[in-house]
Amino acid sequence: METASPTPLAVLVGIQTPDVDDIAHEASLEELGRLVKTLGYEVVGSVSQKREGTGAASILGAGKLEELANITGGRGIITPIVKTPMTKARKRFEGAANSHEDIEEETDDLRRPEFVIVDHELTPSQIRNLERATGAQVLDRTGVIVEIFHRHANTREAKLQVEMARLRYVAPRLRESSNGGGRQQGPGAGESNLSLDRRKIRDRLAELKTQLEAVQRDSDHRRSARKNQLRVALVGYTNAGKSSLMRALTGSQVLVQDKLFATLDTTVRTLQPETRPRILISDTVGFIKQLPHDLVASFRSTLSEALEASLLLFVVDASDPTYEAQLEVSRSVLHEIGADVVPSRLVLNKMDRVDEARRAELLEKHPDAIPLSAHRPEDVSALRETLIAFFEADMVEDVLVLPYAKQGLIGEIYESARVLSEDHDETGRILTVRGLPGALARLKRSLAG
Ligand SMILES: Nc1nc2c(ncn2[C@@H]2O[C@H](COP(=O)(O)OP(=O)(O)OP(=O)(O)O)[C@@H](O)[C@H]2O)c(=O)[nH]1
Ligand SMILES: [Mg+2]
Repeated sequence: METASPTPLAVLVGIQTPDVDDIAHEASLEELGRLVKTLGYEVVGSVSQKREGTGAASILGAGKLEELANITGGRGIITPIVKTPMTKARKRFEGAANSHEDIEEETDDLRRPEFVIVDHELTPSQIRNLERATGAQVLDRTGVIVEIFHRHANTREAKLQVEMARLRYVAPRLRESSNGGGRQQGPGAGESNLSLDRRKIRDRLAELKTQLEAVQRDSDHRRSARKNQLRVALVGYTNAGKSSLMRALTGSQVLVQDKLFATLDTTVRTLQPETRPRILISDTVGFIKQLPHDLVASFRSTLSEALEASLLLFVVDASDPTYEAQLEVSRSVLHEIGADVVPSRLVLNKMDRVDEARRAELLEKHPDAIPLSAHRPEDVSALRETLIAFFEADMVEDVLVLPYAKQGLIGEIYESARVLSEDHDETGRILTVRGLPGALARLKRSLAG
């Protein structure tokens, strides 16, 4: 496997289509570089080309292909499939060390990049063509993202979802090269994948689906227990600072890293200092440009936390020159999963990195946004007040009667409403409370039932 070499080396490939300007193109390649780094590879260079589209059988033109092959040590031409010699890296990668084919001799002191990583989704045949010309293992953006999710998923639910997305990504690529008996795709693909044919993949997917449904019934149960609670979800592009805000607002130790996709699972914590009723904050998985569709679907359930929130805090890194494109991506993913109906507020994060002129410009463009820095405690307390005010505006006052026989419900009352005053008569405790209408209605039902 690739762990045999110290750090795998990779070259990036970007195609700039006419609809993409220079800044966006560079930002996209830079982002790909960070993704590749998250995967544990070292980026040693990149090759860019302006082309009309990304649909050609060879993603790069002949000249650029040669330039790339010069870096990777390939021949620069798309050789016929049967003649493809396997590099050592690919041998290792495909776990086919006992193959009878000749291994092309590689000089290990001159380390060539073992991976070519393309900033677009490629068809299986584009991948094969590029592999033949470069002698390197080719991954596309989708493959990289799926692989990151695969390596970093923590909870059982996330693991199941990612394995499903990964099998769906691998399946068509296996099919097209199956005359060799099915081969492994994607770095670190589990050994068991090597021999999986499509039927086995289908069976495995069905099995995963059943397991996932069981896990999801559990989490649905936990979620419904949180119904009518005051819920805020932090959503937005990867690396925008959602987990940093989560930490600052809740005092929890969620993972914060200058890394794409540091968070893959939803975490729910209580806003601190605690309010009455308490406000719950969820930290969620970040979005990214060209998030593979299967992953969007897979993460619908992880993100259903967000769907059930009363308020979405839409976090953006305001110091990023491409923040608007990131905002757009986040909006469209939320739309895709149906979360665009939830009320939301834009949070312009990392304002500590923005100068005065830029700040004024941003505020003019987004007059309703909340500008802040997750690193400034005073900004975080102001955000806390904003959240409290948001819920307070919808709260109403009411009177609840708690019969002496139902004293056990007092905890529930304190959890979902604020008790303003308390009296008692022969029937029980009489509480004047303030809370959201839905929560009060539910409490009344429990008290009556
Ligand atoms: N200067 C500055 N850096 C920040 C701020 N907020 C977050 N960061 C940094 O941005 C990086 C990413 O922060 P995270 O909180 O992990 O971002 P995230 O949105 O949770 O990212 P993912 O989990 O990958 O989706 C970290 O290095 C943080 O320290 C801020 O307000 N100012
Ligand atoms: Mg995070």
